[in-house]
Amino acid sequence: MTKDSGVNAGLRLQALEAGYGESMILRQVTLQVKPGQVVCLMGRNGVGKTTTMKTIIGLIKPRSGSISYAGQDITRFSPDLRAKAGIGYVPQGRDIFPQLTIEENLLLGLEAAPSKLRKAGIPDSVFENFPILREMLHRKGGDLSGGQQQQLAIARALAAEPRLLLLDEPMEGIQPSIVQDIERAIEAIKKIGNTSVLLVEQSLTFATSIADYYYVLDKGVIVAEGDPSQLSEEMVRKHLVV
Ligand SMILES: Nc1ncnc2c1ncn2[C@@H]1O[C@H](COP(=O)(O)OP(=O)(O)OP(=O)(O)O)[C@@H](O)[C@H]1O
Repeated sequence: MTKDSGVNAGLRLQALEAGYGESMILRQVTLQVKPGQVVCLMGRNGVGKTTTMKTIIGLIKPRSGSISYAGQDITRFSPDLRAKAGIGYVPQGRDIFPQLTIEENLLLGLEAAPSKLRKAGIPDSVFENFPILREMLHRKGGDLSGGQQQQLAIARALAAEPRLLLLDEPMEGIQPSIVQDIERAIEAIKKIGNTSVLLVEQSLTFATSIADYYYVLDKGVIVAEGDPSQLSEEMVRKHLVV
């Protein structure tokens, strides 16, 4: 084992620069998610949080900088290869297939997994986290409430048993009772410890209750990072409160 292998076993973005066409959005973004950690990426609307997620999963090609995951440089990997390497992604909004059943949605999620896992079928842990999905297995995704669709979107990513889960604002626009279900699911994932989570989240309460580490992004630059319990009021006023 090399000296660095422990440090680099999780996800590491190093001086990442990315954007759309001529406009540069992310500037020298360096961040790390260590194995088993829940890391929260915070910041106001439009500062580049979703752009960061899309660059990690490979939907946006960085102009410079690098992304390493599980000890490999994945900067040039296709999104498909990143998924196969164990990175799951739940985009902002409830991006499920409304015409397919819950089971079919979950089976599609499983397609991202390596073949050994695919053969084993949808893991029980998915239903342990979201029991409602077992009850509604043969209903169409479109029949679910907004919050249940978000649960399905997370469950679909979990079906492939990712080692790193990227969650982009999973609580946005969701009723409080389901927010609790989703919080519980993230807590359960953290407790099991096999999957680390990078979470885009605006709720400070949630970030401070569950995250091991936070980063604050402002205009594409990481302006603060640390232990969430140490987030100062000044930091919150300056970079987080609208
Ligand atoms: N497809 C695109 N083409 C051009 N510009 C884009 C595109 N998507 C996002 N942007 C711009 O990039 C910047 C960062 O957007 P991004 O969605 O990453 O922000 P965010 O922090 O996730 O905000 P929000 O919480 O509103 O989703 C914004 O100025 C946005 O207008």
